[in-house]
Amino acid sequence: MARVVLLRHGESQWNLENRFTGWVDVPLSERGIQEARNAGEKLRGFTFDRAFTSVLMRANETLRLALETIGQTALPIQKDKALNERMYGDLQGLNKAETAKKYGDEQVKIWRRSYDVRPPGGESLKDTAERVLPYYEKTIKPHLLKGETILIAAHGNSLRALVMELEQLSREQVLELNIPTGAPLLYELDGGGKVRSHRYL
Ligand SMILES: O=C(O)[C@@H](CO)OP(=O)(O)O
Repeated sequence: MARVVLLRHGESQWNLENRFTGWVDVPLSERGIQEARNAGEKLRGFTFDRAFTSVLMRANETLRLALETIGQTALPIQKDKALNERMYGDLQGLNKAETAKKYGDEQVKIWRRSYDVRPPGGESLKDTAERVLPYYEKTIKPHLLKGETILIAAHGNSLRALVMELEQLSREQVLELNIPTGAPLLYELDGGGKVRSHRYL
């Protein structure tokens, strides 16, 4: 049975500061480094065939620290911007609480969690899915169809796009979907790549 583990990066410096991050390449916070190591502890017992990550350092470092924790540093790793966080446009760098005060909680929730509303100058979840899902289908899934065990270290919204597809969630369900930092999420797939079960490790 194929297995794929989705791992959102540990807390970044801008998660800590509560700022919209998107494509800005910020490092992990001290706590984020620890979360990445703890994620590694939860991956003990898995032997990964390969890993995929974005081109942003918070995901790359999380992957490196988790793999280092389980002594699996020699496996093939592919980095691709297709797995990057949703581009947050004009919101990048702004404080989330201040933005909510200015535009209202409801508007900010729509920008952050809706399926197809774009934040100003940025990508909607749908736009993000339009690059994440073809990458998953073409580059990642063929390995799963061979029964491999794969680790994907990416971001809150690039992973929401993938989870929406894997779990066949509706637009309404995805509005309430939040993926925590540093919490490995395991999917077990059948021979055709369909999800049979999933759980946080
Ligand atoms: O700022 C971001 O890039 C993301 C992830 O931290 O935030 P949000 O929770 O609003 O999707």
